Amino acid sequence: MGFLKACIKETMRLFPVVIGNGRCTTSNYVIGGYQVPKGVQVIFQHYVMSNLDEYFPKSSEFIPERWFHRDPNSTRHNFSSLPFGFGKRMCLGRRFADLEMQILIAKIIANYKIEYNYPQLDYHIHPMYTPNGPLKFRFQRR
Ligand code: HEM
Repeated sequence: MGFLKACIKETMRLFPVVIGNGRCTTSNYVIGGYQVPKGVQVIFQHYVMSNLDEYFPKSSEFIPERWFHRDPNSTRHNFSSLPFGFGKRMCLGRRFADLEMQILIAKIIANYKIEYNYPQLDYHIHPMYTPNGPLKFRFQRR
C-alpha cells in the first residue's frame, strides 16, 4: 500500500487535478520582494513548482520512490507539491479522496491486468487538469 500511496502522490505532482490555489489578500503584503496590496487575487501555481527540477530532481520522470524517504540534502520545499491546497481552505475532502483512490486502484489492480498501448495522454485544463480524450485502457481479468 505504501508504494501505491507514493504512486498517487507522484501522479498528483506531475498532473495535479487543480493546478493552482487562489487567495485574496486581506492586508498589504510583501511577497518575495513584491508589494501586494490588500484585495488582490494571488494565485499559487503549485503545478509549476511541482514540475521544477529545483524541487524534484528529474521532475519530468515518474519516480514514486522519491516519496519514500526524504533525502536530508533535498532542496524540496514543503509547499512544492500541494494538490489539495493548504491552510484553512484546503480541500475538505482530502482524506476521503485519498482513501477512495487507494481503495479503488488497489481493488482494480488486484482483479485486472491493465494495458495502455497508445501515445502518452495529452492533458488540458477544462477547467480541471485532466486527460484530453478517451482513456483507452485494456482490462484483463486476472
Ligand atoms: C483527487 C481529488 C481532489 C483534489 C485533487 C482536490 C483538490 C482541491 C483543492 C486544490 C482545493 C482548494 C484548496 C485551497 O484553496 O487551499 C479543494 C477544495 C475543496 N474540496 Fe477538494 N479535491 C479533491 C476531492 C474532493 C472530494 C472527494 C471532496 C468532497 C468529498 C472535496 C471537497 C472540497 C471542498 C468542500 C473544498 C472547499 C474547501 C474550502 O473552501 O474551505 N474535494 N479541493
